[in-house]
Amino acid sequence: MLRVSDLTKTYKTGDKALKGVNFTIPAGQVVGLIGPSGSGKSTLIRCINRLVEPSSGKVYLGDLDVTAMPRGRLRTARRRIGMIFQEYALVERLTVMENVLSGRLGYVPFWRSFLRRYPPAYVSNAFALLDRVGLIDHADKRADALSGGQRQRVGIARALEQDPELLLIDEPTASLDPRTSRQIMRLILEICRERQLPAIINIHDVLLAQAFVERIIGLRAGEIVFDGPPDALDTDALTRIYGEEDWAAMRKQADDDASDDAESAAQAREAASRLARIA
Ligand SMILES: Nc1ncnc2c1ncn2[C@@H]1O[C@H](COP(=O)(O)OP(=O)(O)OP(=O)(O)O)[C@@H](O)[C@H]1O
Repeated sequence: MLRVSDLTKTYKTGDKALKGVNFTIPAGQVVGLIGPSGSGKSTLIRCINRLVEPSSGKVYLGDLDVTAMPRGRLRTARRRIGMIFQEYALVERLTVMENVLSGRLGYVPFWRSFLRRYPPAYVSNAFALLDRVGLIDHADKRADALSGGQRQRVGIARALEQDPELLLIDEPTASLDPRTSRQIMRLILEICRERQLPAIINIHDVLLAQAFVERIIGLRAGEIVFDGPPDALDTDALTRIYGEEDWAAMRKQADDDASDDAESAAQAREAASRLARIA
């Protein structure tokens, strides 16, 4: 479980990026974090793993007070938090397997990681994860030989290899086509359910978020202005989050996506009709 309490962040420039943010995410729940550019989404995610130091407030991961950890012990806290990135952040010249095993860097002594010697239990776990994300036949391939969707699957397996208690996921589909985006979202949701992992997905695509996640948090100017199920995200809520927005363009995008992918057509059409109802 993740609990964020009265979190604020004011940068040295005076920008108030977070103004007292409160929420709790129970085990297994995936939250879509939406909001316009500059609303504080990245700052929130970075404050949770303390890549950015919060100005005040608390972050609890289970019983662990992440905000109270001395800087020297952050490595221990961070290995409990898996990160998945928009641009995958793989080491291109290493194999898929080596990339997945790098998820264990926080657990092994430096010499082992330098020599890339990992305990057999970590290796068998990595094989099981590659099987789970559908890449078992690609374990020996170099990362730079993979498609975008396959790379993101490696990123997911790497995050899981570190046996996290929380996933922080930053724009996981921004570099992918609509069909692959839906496959990746589906995979993330399934895995979080299976492992009872709480997760936050920073996501620009409102329709994609609505189609998959069970809860959406909307940020505007550093404050939570919406927190609820996707169906409650009506015109009022969207206006509160984004101000006036070009709903027609978003709806057209949803229609295009629906015709693009027969398998996911029903889901995308559902998203389009939901938008039509609120537009
Ligand atoms: N390193 C920094 N120094 C000063 N101000 C910053 C810094 N990083 C972010 N900000 C400011 O904090 C606010 C929130 O930025 P943040 O990047 O968290 O928003 P975001 O919602 O993630 O935006 P985007 O969707 O464009 O990535 C903005 O006003 C931004 O200019």
